Amino acid sequence: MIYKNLLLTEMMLPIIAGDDVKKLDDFHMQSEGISSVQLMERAGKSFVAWYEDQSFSSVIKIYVFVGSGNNGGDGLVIARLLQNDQRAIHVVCMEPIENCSEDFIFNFSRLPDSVEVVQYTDWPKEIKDDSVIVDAVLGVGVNRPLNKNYAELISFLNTLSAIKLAVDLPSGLPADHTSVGLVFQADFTLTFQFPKLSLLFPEHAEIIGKLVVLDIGISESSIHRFSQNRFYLREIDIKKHHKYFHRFSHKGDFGKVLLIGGALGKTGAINLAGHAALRTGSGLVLLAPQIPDPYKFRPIVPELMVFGEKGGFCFEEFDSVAIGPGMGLDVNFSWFRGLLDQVNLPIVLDADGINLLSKFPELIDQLPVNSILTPHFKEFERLVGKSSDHLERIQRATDFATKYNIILILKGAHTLIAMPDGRQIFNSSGNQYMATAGSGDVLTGMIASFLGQKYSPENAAICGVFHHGMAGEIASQSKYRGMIASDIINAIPETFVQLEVL
Ligand SMILES: NC(=O)C1=CN([C@@H]2O[C@H](COP(=O)(O)OP(=O)(O)OC[C@H]3O[C@@H](n4cnc5c(N)ncnc54)[C@H](OP(=O)(O)O)[C@@H]3O)[C@@H](O)[C@H]2O)[C@@H](O)CC1
Ligand SMILES: Nc1ncnc2c1ncn2[C@@H]1O[C@H](COP(=O)(O)OP(=O)(O)O)[C@@H](O)[C@H]1O
Ligand SMILES: [K+]
Repeated sequence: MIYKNLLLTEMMLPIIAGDDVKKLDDFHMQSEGISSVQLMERAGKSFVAWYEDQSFSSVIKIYVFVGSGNNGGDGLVIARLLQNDQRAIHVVCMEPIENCSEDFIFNFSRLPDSVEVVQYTDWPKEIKDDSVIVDAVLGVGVNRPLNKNYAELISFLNTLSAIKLAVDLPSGLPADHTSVGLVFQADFTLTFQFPKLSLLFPEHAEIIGKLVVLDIGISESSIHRFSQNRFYLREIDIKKHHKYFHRFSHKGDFGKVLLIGGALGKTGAINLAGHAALRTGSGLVLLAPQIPDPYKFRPIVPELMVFGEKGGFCFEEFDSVAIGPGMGLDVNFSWFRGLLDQVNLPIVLDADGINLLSKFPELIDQLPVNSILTPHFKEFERLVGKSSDHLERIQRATDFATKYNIILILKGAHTLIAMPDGRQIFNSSGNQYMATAGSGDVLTGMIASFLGQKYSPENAAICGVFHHGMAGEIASQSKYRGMIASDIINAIPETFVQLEVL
């Protein structure tokens, strides 16, 4: 498939299918002239470099469980590199050595005598809580349900309170789809080079723990050869999606934004969106609360203006329009259709704006091309129906975006940006503390702000989603679970500072 904006996403890290990882390794080794054991050594080294930086690196008992393939081989490199006089390293092999991969056998021969090695069948099954467990049993090569020994081991490890680290993937987890069986439950998953798709699925939240992507030196140009339509959005991608303003820029260049929503009892939603738009850089922000007397409405900050004129909106006056935060569903069909009829620029549609589309699906076709919809899972379900799992959900998001030529932002951990040309971009920023009332309204305001600053809809979506997650991370550093949506807004300026987008 040819992507319209390939040059920009070319720079983003692709998410490769599990089956292609071997081909990628082979290609990379050939083009760089390195061997598979060298690549395995790099994988082990990157793991150990990360490990030595952790607070638990002083733990003296480490158990490394190794399967018969190259994931097990990685585990052997890790065991060798972790070995020192202060630590007792135990390796537990799931299979007889002669049944294991070539690179496994090579690394097995390199284990120092000080590392204790036992077969699973001879293992006393004793692990104290103050130990570290390294799971190098199965990685992307898992190809069938776990047999008895593997299932028994993983069930046992899952009962322990020791610190649990998964190498590349928690054992038993398929790389590209939802798990249906038993999987190792990690506290940290250290995955090589790029996140495997299944590591981004909410179904696996309890399995993955904290996700860390370790660079093992495979060049991005090699990875791009195997890329399909999935990408992982990281901090290094963001700068080039921004535009910059010169010394003579005036308020108009920064855009005039209109936010329609805020029914009685929910005016906070447009307040939050409006404040977020200002903090994202908008020149002027007008709120159009859907209440009987808009001029009685008090914006949260004096910089926000209120649109209360009777007789409808004059959309030509605005550089961007967002509809939905706190709007309620108590609006009539012809009013809503009238809104969509009149706007002739891409809009942002959120919350009740989306719920109204679910109520009046005949209006979906009227969305201006490249409009941006930002549903959370429930709103998305109302729009397209129930999905059996996240894999199906992201496919439906893509189908919807391509069918209607819009950008669909499916919100949650690792928010998906589904582009109209079929690309799926998964966000890396953000954390669980963002799951707080109004945090979606903040995102709406940010995206509307970038649109108003004349960013392309694609860039507005990418920058909005990433900065929003990053602001959440910054604010939560001091607030944790006490973070509220306004804290996210207050952290927006700092995201520009940290990304050097000034
Ligand atoms: N660029 C990268 O990402 C790099 C990747 N590297 C690493 O390589 C890993 C992939 O290695 P891999 O291909 O050897 O597969 P892996 O996961 O070890 O498992 C295959 C073995 O398990 C077996 N097996 C399968 N299912 C089973 C089951 N249910 N129960 C029991 N056994 C089962 C299967 O048996 P078979 O089907 O052959 O009978 C085979 O022996 C990857 O995850 C990463 O850690 C790095 O070293 C370098 C760079
Ligand atoms: N665990 C999480 N990790 C990252 N981002 C999250 C997480 N939980 C929620 N978010 C983000 O917070 C926002 C919540 O939006 P939404 O559900 O619409 O909230 P509200 O309706 O209260 O405004 C989304 O942008 C979502 O991506
Ligand atoms: K593993």
